[in-house]
Amino acid sequence: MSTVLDQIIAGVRDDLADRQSQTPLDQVIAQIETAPAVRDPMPAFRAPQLSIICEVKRSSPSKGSLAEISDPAELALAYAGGGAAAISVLTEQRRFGGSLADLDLVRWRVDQPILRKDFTVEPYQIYEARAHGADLILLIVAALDDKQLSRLHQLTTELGMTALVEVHTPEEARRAVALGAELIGVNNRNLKTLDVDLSMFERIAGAIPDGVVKVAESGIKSPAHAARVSAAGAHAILVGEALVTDAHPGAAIAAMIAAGSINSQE
Ligand SMILES: O=C(O)c1ccccc1NCC(=O)[C@H](O)[C@H](O)COP(=O)(O)O
Repeated sequence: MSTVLDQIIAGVRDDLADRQSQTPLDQVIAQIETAPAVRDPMPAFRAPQLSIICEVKRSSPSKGSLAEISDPAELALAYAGGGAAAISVLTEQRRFGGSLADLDLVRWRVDQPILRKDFTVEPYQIYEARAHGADLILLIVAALDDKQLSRLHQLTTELGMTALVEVHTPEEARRAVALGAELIGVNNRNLKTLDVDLSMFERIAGAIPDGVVKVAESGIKSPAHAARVSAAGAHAILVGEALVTDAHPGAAIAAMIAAGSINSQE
């Protein structure tokens, strides 16, 4: 039986085929020449305080419509004002309501490193991300075999970008570490059931060695949640729903950073 992740990826592949037929790979590669320089997110993620990657997310398979977000750049500027270390822009269209146009709008107005948040299955998407000014891309270990993972990770590095390598189990964490990933995200959302459980990060973080930057992803809704995953070893958190549904996202970000940084200030 196909999982939600399988269904999302089937749609991603269809949309990808459309874009590839409209813009051949050599044209995308040529566009990289004029793209903004790559920003390195790692120094901010390695700073003593908890970092936040703030997500532009209109809708999701688990919750449906979350927020209209008529101007993604305005939202991203509010995130930056609150202290976001990086901005995540969902570019998947069918289930998340995102697009590469959102990425362009955010890139033009915001200086923070940008994560192109999509379901990466082909090198074309990584070239495309760089051509649109992204600094990070997402590689979901559950969606890729080791050969694909290695090829996509290597290409990301060759283009000067950073891969956020996402895991859901200790075995996937082992594969991400074997790949040499510097930035590993533990997604608290089970991509088969869509259930969210913050103890996922607590259980898997110990399988990721010191020196790797650990990101707790999904289901973080409050300063108390930020403090909880920080205490379990998170250097950064990835937050979407709680921010797009908050009337004052900048204040919400500042409160999460403060709560998650208490240990680092001692
Ligand atoms: O958000 C979903 O429902 C979802 C379903 C299936 C695959 C991925 C999904 N989300 C992608 C993400 O990783 C989240 O958008 C991100 O971690 C932020 O999560 P949240 O703060 O819970 O919005």
